[in-house]
Amino acid sequence: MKTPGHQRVKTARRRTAASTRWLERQLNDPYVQKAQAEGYRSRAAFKLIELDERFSLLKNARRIIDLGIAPGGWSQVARKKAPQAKIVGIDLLEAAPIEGVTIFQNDFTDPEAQKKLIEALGGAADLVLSDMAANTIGHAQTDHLRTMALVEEAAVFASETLREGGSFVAKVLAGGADKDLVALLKRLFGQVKHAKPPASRRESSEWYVIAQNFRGEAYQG
Ligand SMILES: C[S@@+](CC[C@H](N)C(=O)[O-])C[C@H]1O[C@@H](n2cnc3c(N)ncnc32)[C@H](O)[C@@H]1O
Repeated sequence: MKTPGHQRVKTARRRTAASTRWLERQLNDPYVQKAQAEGYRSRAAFKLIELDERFSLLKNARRIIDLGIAPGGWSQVARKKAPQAKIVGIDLLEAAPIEGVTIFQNDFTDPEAQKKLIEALGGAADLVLSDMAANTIGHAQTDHLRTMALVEEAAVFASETLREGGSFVAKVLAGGADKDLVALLKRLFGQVKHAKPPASRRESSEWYVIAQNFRGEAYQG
């Protein structure tokens, strides 16, 4: 059922049914409207705001890494809530500059790119964020496995980068391999919780893992 004020989008000759549906969803999504009103580049910003309200991630962070930074919503939130922090981010895609944030356009899985992130941060991280998802091909199990491989690499990187007591937050796609990730994180962190922030679309299989109180020992395989 359509709610009052719901905007319909007519199909146009050069638009596919899927892109018409996407446009209609964007136009009627309160988080998209809120992001525009508050100057955030993505509706994803509200996921971090909600996670931060629940898990108090940003307040005392001095060094933050943002994996999958583009278009930049999460780093905008981090700048606002932790103005004192040094923030370094990376994405395959270009992200427009954000004042006070160092941005690399590289593949995170490239070891050279990981070295650049660590050098630019200039010390152990308090918080490693990952909102990365691999490009989807439409086959749910393959998409799940590819994203989970990326998240596992982010978790290992976090264990090499965080200070003892630090935190790691990552987007996860539900499916068999998320159990392995949680088991890995429990070895590395004192607390591992999961959350589906209200801004995360109900129909999406994504959820977020929040690993806190890093034990201080890098993953050894
Ligand atoms: C959902 S978006 C991030 C949105 C962001 N948190 C925000 O608030 O604006 C996920 C990003 O992960 C990036 N990504 C996926 N694989 C990556 C990789 N191997 N290296 C770097 N970035 C990657 C994508 O290019 C995409 O921009």
